[in-house]
This record gives sequence, C-alpha cells and structure tokens, in this order.
Amino acid sequence: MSTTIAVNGAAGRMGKTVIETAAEREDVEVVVGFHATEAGEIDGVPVVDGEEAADALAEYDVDAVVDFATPEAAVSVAGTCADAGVALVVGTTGFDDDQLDALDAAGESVPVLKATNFSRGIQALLRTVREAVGALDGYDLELMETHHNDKVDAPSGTANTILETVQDQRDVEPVYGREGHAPREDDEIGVFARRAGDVRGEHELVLAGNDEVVSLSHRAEDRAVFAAGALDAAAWLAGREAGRYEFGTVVDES
Ligand SMILES: NC(=O)C1=CN([C@@H]2O[C@H](COP(=O)(O)OP(=O)(O)OC[C@H]3O[C@@H](n4cnc5c(N)ncnc54)[C@H](OP(=O)(O)O)[C@@H]3O)[C@@H](O)[C@H]2O)C=CC1
Ligand SMILES: O=C(O)C1=N[C@H](C(=O)O)C[C@H](O)C1
Repeated sequence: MSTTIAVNGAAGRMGKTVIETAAEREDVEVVVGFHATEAGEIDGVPVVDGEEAADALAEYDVDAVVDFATPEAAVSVAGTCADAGVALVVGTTGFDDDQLDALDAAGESVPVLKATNFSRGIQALLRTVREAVGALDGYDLELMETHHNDKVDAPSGTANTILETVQDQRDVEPVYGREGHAPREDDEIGVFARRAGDVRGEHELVLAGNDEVVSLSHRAEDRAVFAAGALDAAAWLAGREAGRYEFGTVVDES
C-alpha cells in the first residue's frame, strides 16, 4: 500500500516538484495540496486553501504531510497534524526560536521529521565535514552558499546545519559577510550567502591551512533531489511513534 500524502505549499517551486516526483512512484501518492493564494488543481491533485487543511486531512485520509512553504504556514500545519494524528515532514527553512518550539510541541503528539536539506548528498557532506573539521585542527574555516534570486532566508537552512556540524567539532563564531576593516580571528568562520538566477542550491566549506586548502562542496542540479528525499522521509515516517526524527536515520535505513 502506498503512503498518502498532502503537500503544504503545493503551488510553490518545491510543492510542484514534490507532486511531479510522487507521480513517478508507487510507494507514495499525493492526494491533496494546501496553498495560500491559488486554488484548483496541480497535475490532477486537488489543491485547497491551507485554512481547510484539517477537513482535508480527514477527507483524503492523509498519512503524512510534506511541507515546503513558509515558517508560518509550517507551524500552522504542524498544529493541524498534531490535532489530526498525522505525521509531518518539514522542509521549510528560516524558522525563529518560537516557531521551532511549536514544531517540537507537535512532535509530542505526532512523528515530526524536519530537515534543512533532503538530498542524500548533503547527508554525506555533513559526515565528511565532521571528519575533516575534527582532523584539521587550526585550519581556517569559511562557509559559502548560493541560491536562486527568490530565496528569502539567509544564510540557507543547509548552511546553518553545516555551521552547527562544524560547531559540534570546534568552538568557532560565525562572521556574516565581512565588510570594512575586518581582520580575521582564529576562532571565526566566515559565512557568505549569494542570490543569483535560478541556482538550485550550492554549499561549500573551505578548510585552509598555510600550505593546503580542502574544499568540501555540494551542488543540487534539480529540485527533484529534495523532493525524492522528502517523499522517502514521509514513507518512512508515517505510522511511527510521536517524536522528533532525523533525515540521516532515513538515509541510513533505506
Ligand atoms: N529542506 C529542503 O530540502 C528544501 C527546503 N526548501 C525550503 O522550502 C521552502 C519553500 O521553498 P520554495 O518552494 O522554493 O518556495 P515558494 O515560495 O516557491 O513556495 C512556497 C509556497 O508556500 C505557499 N504558502 C504560503 N503560505 C501558505 C499557507 N498558509 N498554506 C499553504 N501554503 C502556503 C505559497 O503559496 P502562494 O504562492 O499561494 O503564496 C508558496 O506557493 C523554503 O523555506 C525553502 O528554503 C527548498 C528546497 C529544498
Ligand atoms: O530555498 C531553496 O531553494 C533551498 N533551501 C534549502 C536551504 O535553505 O538550505 C535547501 C536547498 O539548498 C534549497
């Protein structure tokens, strides 16, 4: 049996890609989408106003919601999932602390899996970052990301995850986009966000010693890579106990 899925943010770049990607698979079926401003249908999937999500979860017998929307919309659907007993996969980025607390609260009632990046390549990159930062003590660290010109949050969620991974290994302070007289301190990591064209998502961590430079980078070439990972997460998550889950576990187990 396939996992029935509702897509929050169905009319967005990622929402549409999730619907297209799911249509090629047997293990998942997108049965409804939630939108903010556009009604109707996308590729044969009914799309209803996000305010009607509670009714739609019951009507379409949804197993899991896959969210790629805005932080406000994600928090709203998290509450709806918690009330309805429906699993939630969160791909949205750019949450503040209160919004993250709201997702934690939903995780007390239903299974919730949030990841800043659903590509399997980024999971491999994170493991490599952990190892390289641990091995190259004292090397200067600089973090760069590039995304399309419609992205609203900066640095990207993935860049923040890479930063946290670095900070698990070493005590470094982020310095965002240097300007003016800004000599480098030993314990800092420069973080830079570029916005240009329709770049799907590029991340690079540079580790530089005096005589060598290591560059760890990832480039997403199609949004389908994020959609596939989020759908894998939804199929894995549906039916599990309430709690918070990690995409790394999905990757390790499938
Ligand atoms: N974790 C990952 O792997 C990835 C995460 N992302 C993240 O996903 C998010 C979305 O990205 P992207 O698709 O490019 O953004 P878009 O702006 O293209 O899409 C967001 C969609 O959310 C919709 N929306 C807003 N409010 C609501 C609401 N209350 N209910 C339902 N839908 C709503 C908007 O609808 P409307 O158009 O009607 O206003 C819009 O269509 C971003 O935070 C991005 O960083 C992106 C790629 C991969
Ligand atoms: O907005 C995007 O497009 C992306 N957002 C995510 C992020 O903020 O890291 C993931 C990916 O890089 C694409």
